[in-house]
Amino acid sequence: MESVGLDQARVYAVPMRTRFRGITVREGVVLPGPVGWGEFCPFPEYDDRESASWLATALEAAGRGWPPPVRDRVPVNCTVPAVGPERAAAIVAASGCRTAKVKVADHPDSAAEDAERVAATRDALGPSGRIRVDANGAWDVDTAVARIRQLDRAAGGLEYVEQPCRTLDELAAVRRRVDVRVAADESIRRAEDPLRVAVAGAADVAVIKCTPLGGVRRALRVAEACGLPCVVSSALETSVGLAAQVALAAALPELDFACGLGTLALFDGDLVADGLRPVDGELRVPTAPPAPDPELLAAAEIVDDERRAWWLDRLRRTHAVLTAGGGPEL
Ligand SMILES: O=C(O)CCC(=O)c1ccccc1C(=O)O
Ligand SMILES: [Mg+2]
Repeated sequence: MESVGLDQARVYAVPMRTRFRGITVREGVVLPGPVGWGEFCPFPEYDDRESASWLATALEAAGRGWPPPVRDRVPVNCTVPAVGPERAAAIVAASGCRTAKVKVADHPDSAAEDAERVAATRDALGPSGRIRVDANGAWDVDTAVARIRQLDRAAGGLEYVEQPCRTLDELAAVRRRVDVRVAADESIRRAEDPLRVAVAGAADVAVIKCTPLGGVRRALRVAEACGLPCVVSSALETSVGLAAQVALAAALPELDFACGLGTLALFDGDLVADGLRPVDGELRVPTAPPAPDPELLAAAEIVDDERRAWWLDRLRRTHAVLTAGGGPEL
């Protein structure tokens, strides 16, 4: 791992097509190692300690590689940001996916807009498609119960609701009161110790992301510890980092749901020439980890000295946290 060249790190910025989770431009760092390239892209507000596991993921990709796949294709969902119904329908139709994940609860008065977005998604998908919604922990229990029932009707049936409330206790309470399955996302990836979250009583589905969890191997252990069916979902990586997530989805012993790995469609650009875009709702598992295309990387590279320095300093500090053992238990 130490042979991974932090000094060869390249800082990139890729614009998003639509604002997503407050992000309009996705930034991060890619770095080469003896095995391939890794991507370090913790969200800007995350501290060095939380970022340490994101760096571990990049170092695994660059210095060690991933466990072997058990499948060569991964079904994915398209992701519908908090957009109007026409945009939502267009995104679904263009994706070729049979499952759509719709962002809801973007702001406190979103109920009517959410229902319209979900209904438009159903129209575009047809009756056999699956719809899941993600509230990113925005609701209290009573609000969640009311909104889930309303959205379940608007969707003509929801596959599951992802992180309706913030805490595990709240998820458990919601789960007792609605018929829709509950999935845990932030409750796992932002837990103090993701290997020891008692998620089984609080959720029906576990959303697992190797990028914030410290790599494919650690995410596989978290998946096993959860004891629930898993969905692998992106943290908005370029194809360099997305490849690790696909490797995780490909290595999971069981995969019963479409994964949230169609997120390149949210980007206006990429670092890899033949990026990880789904065809007919499926991603092909790459046989070798993708390397950035020199021209695309050069075009995406951040030239602003201050911003570059901010990322490189963050990388150095986070590496210090990781090597000092002050980060998560890996
Ligand atoms: O799961 C998907 O379809 C896309 C990924 C996604 O929604 C996401 C991407 C970045 C940060 C958080 C989330 C989330 O699931 O909440
Ligand atoms: Mg989520």
